[in-house]
Order: sequence, then structure tokens, then C-alpha cells
Amino acid sequence: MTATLPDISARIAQRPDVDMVARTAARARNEMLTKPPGALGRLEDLAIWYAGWRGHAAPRVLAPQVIVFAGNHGITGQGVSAFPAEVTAQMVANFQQGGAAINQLARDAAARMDVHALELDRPTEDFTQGPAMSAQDCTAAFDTGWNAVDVTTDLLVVGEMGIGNTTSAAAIAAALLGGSGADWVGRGTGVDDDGLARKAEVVDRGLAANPSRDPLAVLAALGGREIAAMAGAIARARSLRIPVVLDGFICSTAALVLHRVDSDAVAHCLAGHLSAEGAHARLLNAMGLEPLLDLGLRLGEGSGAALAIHIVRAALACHSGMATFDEAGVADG
Ligand SMILES: Cc1cc2ncn([C@H]3O[C@H](COP(=O)(O)O)[C@@H](O)[C@H]3O)c2cc1C
Ligand SMILES: O=C(O)c1cccnc1
Repeated sequence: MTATLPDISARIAQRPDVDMVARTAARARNEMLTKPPGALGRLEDLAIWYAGWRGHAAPRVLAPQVIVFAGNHGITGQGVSAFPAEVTAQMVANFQQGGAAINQLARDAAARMDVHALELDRPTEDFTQGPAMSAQDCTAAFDTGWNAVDVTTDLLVVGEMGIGNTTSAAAIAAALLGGSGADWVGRGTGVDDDGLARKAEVVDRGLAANPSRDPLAVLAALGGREIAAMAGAIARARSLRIPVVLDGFICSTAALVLHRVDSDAVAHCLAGHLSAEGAHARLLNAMGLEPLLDLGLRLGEGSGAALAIHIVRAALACHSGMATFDEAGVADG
């Protein structure tokens, strides 16, 4: 049987809700902890959010997983990146040898890290000429992401590597949120003004060549395998009630596809950071997400999200480890 995009829809629909009992218990616990109400700011919201998804009033982050997906893009032939397409495969080797930024950040966050290279010797088609991927290719990439999630993990970071993919991400954002290429492209790996204008024009041609605005059709037409795989992993995490930390601009477009299928499909996601890629803030805003960190990163690979693991873990260390007013014999005002 030929795989079709409805196969993806069916899996996105496997969506357990947040555990309201655990969330309510976590909120009650938060109110009893030895601190003035609200004094831990967003850490408190983070802990309650996480507790609801994990179904436990006082959980910890013990087994985070970072997954990096890599794919090659046909549009690199249009001169949309400051780096050549071969860098994708070279960086995959670097990930495997432990030499990339994400290797250090994953290790520093005590996270397991997995790398999935998706058919690097078969780049997607140039989307200015028609769809980047067939429904079957897109579904296969989504499956790779779906199957890459460790069912025992308790916090998932998805990241990507794919020269040219800021152009693909901008095209997805434009198709799903409106506007033209110029509204969504950024400098990616560092293209100059000519490169930026070329990216905008490539996105505009991609939008014209691929008229469907159905979210999953957009994913196939303008996405890349690594973007479809991130969408698959995010959806799988939801089916397992595993909270997800989103990374930068590219990762956020994978979440946006799910959000456009059903806005609740990314309720288990949190924005790890705000990328320096200019349109990221608007993208997060469209999903109602507020980034945790703002460090001027513009790397991808899951780097900003991996940094945010520390914050989520710290939030749960306080929430689950602190004494209550009663336990500590502190007057609660
Ligand atoms: C050495 C190197 C390592 C990277 N790690 C992530 N990216 C990032 O840059 C790429 C997107 O930018 P553009 O659309 O301009 O090609 C993606 O691979 C992304 O993950 C890298 C890029 C390079 C060059
Ligand atoms: O925000 C990102 O994901 C990003 C930005 C620039 C280059 N690569 C990734």
C-alpha cells in the first residue's frame, strides 16, 4: 500500500490530554512551598505544566533525549545558503564523532543524543519546480521521527541539520501564516544582502509552484525530510505524554505544521529559546509560545532547546524538592 498524508493525520490525532488531576495537585503543591507566592516566576508555571504532562504532582527530569535529524535540500542549487550542501553530511559525521556544539550541550544537560540522517544522498526536489517531497517520502520521514523517540524519555529535544533549511522553513511559515518570502527569510548561516533577496525570491517561487495550503501538503511540498521527521517526533512525544522543548526557527516550523492541523497538537511543547533568525518571534507568537531563553543563538541542531533542559530540570528540582511551609515549620503568612 502506498503511504499517504492521511497516515500522518491519523497519528497526529493520537493525542492524550494533559492529566488534569496531576496538574491540579502540582498547582496545589506549588502554593504550599516555602517561598512567597509566585516568587519563582515562570519556573512555577513550567513545573506545573510539566507535572500535568507527566501525570505526576512532583516529577523530576531524569532522562532527557536529544534527537538530531539531517536532510538535504534541492533548493541549495539556487544559492540560498552561505555553505555548500556537502556540509550536511560532514556535520552528521561530526555529530557521530562528538565534535559539534549539540554534542557538548546534550552531554552538559545529561541528555542521551541520537542522530538520524535521512537519505542524504537523495536530496528533496527543488520546490520552485514543484513539491519537494512526494506524500510517500514525507510520510517515511515523519515515520523516522515518530520511531526515533525513546518511550522511556521524560523530556524531548528535537533538532536539525540541513544546509538550505532556513529557506524551506521560511517557505512553510509563509504558506501557513501568510505574507511573502521577504517577510519570513533571514540570514541563516550568514548570507549577504544578495543572498537574502535570492532566498525571498526562491520562497515566492516555491509558494507559486505549490498552491495547496493544507498543512501536511505544505510540509511535503516545501519542507525537508528533517523537518517532517521533527514533526513526527513531536507528534510521537505527544502520544506518549512526553513534553517537548522546541529549538529555533526551523524546528518551530515543524511544530507549526502540527499546530495548523490542530492548535492543541503542540500543547505539550515549550519554546526553548528565541533564535536570532528574525521571523522566529512571529512564528512562536502564532502558536502562543513564549521563549524561555534569548541568547542570540542562530545555530539549530537543537542547541537552544538543549540549553533549556537545564531550566526545566531546575524548575522541577525546586517544585519537587522544596519543603512545604508545614514540613519546614515556616510561617506561611
Ligand atoms: C558548519 C555548520 C553547522 C551547523 N549546524 C547547524 N547549522 C544550521 O545551518 C543550516 C541552515 O542555514 P542555511 O539555510 O543558511 O543553510 C542548517 O543546517 C542548520 O541546522 C549549521 C550550519 C553550518 C554551516
Ligand atoms: O533558528 C534556527 O533554527 C537556525 C537559525 C540559523 C541557522 N540555523 C538554524
